[in-house]
Amino acid sequence: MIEFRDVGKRFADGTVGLESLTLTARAGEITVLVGPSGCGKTTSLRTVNRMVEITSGSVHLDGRDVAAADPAELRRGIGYVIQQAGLFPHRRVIDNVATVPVLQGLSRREARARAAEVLERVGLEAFAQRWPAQLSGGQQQRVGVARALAGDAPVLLMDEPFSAVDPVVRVELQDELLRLQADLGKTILFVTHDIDEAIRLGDRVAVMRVGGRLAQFAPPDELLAAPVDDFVAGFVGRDRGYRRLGFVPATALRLVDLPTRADANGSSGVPEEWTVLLDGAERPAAWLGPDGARHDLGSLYVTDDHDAASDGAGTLRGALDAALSSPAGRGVAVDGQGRYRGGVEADDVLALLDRGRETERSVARPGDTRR
Ligand SMILES: Nc1ncnc2c1ncn2[C@@H]1O[C@H](COP(=O)(O)OP(=O)(O)OP(=O)(O)O)[C@@H](O)[C@H]1O
Repeated sequence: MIEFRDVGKRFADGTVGLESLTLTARAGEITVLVGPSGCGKTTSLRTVNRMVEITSGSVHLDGRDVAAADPAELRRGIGYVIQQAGLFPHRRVIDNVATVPVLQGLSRREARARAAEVLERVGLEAFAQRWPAQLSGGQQQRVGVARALAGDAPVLLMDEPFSAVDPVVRVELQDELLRLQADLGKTILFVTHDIDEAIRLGDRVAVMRVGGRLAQFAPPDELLAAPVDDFVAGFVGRDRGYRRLGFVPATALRLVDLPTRADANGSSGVPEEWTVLLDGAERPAAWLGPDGARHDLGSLYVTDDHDAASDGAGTLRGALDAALSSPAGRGVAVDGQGRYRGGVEADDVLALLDRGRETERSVARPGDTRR
């Protein structure tokens, strides 16, 4: 757990980097700091490993004031990933990754074994013997993340680690981080200026404003549903209502029965209604339209894929997207193994949303002006 208690930082030239920042990054969670350029994100991050010394307040790591720790020892317990990966150009990938365990006291041999393990985990074992210059930007970033993970540090500071790569690779890196984090459960403090990245990765998101002040600290769902003021509302963006659907589980959504047919018999007659063709394992293969032609299924709504919440599966967003992207006007629902479960209708999703709004209104406390 990382606690900022009333932390202030005034630089030598008088610039205020942080003004009484108070927030707690919980153990085992990803806490994201997001905000416009110059709002103090990097400064906050660096107070944790004392690359920046604060001028008021205190920072605590698992209850210990970092000011009382030896900086070198403190940093050995904290992984640090920066934008340009920060790899040593004259060391092969495997030795780059082995650096941290060596610093932590493992023999070179043990450290290399550990590095090989981590490279395998992030799918980079084939690159172990390459030099950093022989990797793409995205691969270098992955090595940077692997290097941070190779240490046993339970705490990871990540400063815009994915901002130098193209949007497609960036989403891949985000997925990879979420997958690794599901296994590792580290305490991660992550800095970005990209609100979409913040919402995708953060268990909790701190929106900061220039002057090093905290505007709002909340789980992504709450940030989208109830921004505290115009600054936060503007920052989280215009389509926040739609994006929030990605955080609402579709547990109460009713599935409808759709006409189905074995794919093997697909060509035996033109159906009256849109019909789902199923393969031998009960998995949807295509729509058969009333025109007698096969059509693409559109995106599928996965009913019980709990790991995929960030992709909207199992959420109202996943359900609505399936309904809207289907040529049949109704979406196809499958289980985690891809087997046919039923159909989803956009109207049902919208009705659920209406019901949700009514419940929220009835539980909103008098005087609570945020909703
Ligand atoms: N060493 C320094 N001396 C003086 N001012 C500094 C120093 N380091 C940072 N600052 C100032 O402190 C403020 C916060 O900087 P910081 O780098 O934390 O912002 P940031 O939110 O990470 O910005 P960005 O998204 O642009 O990286 C800025 O106004 C910056 O100019």
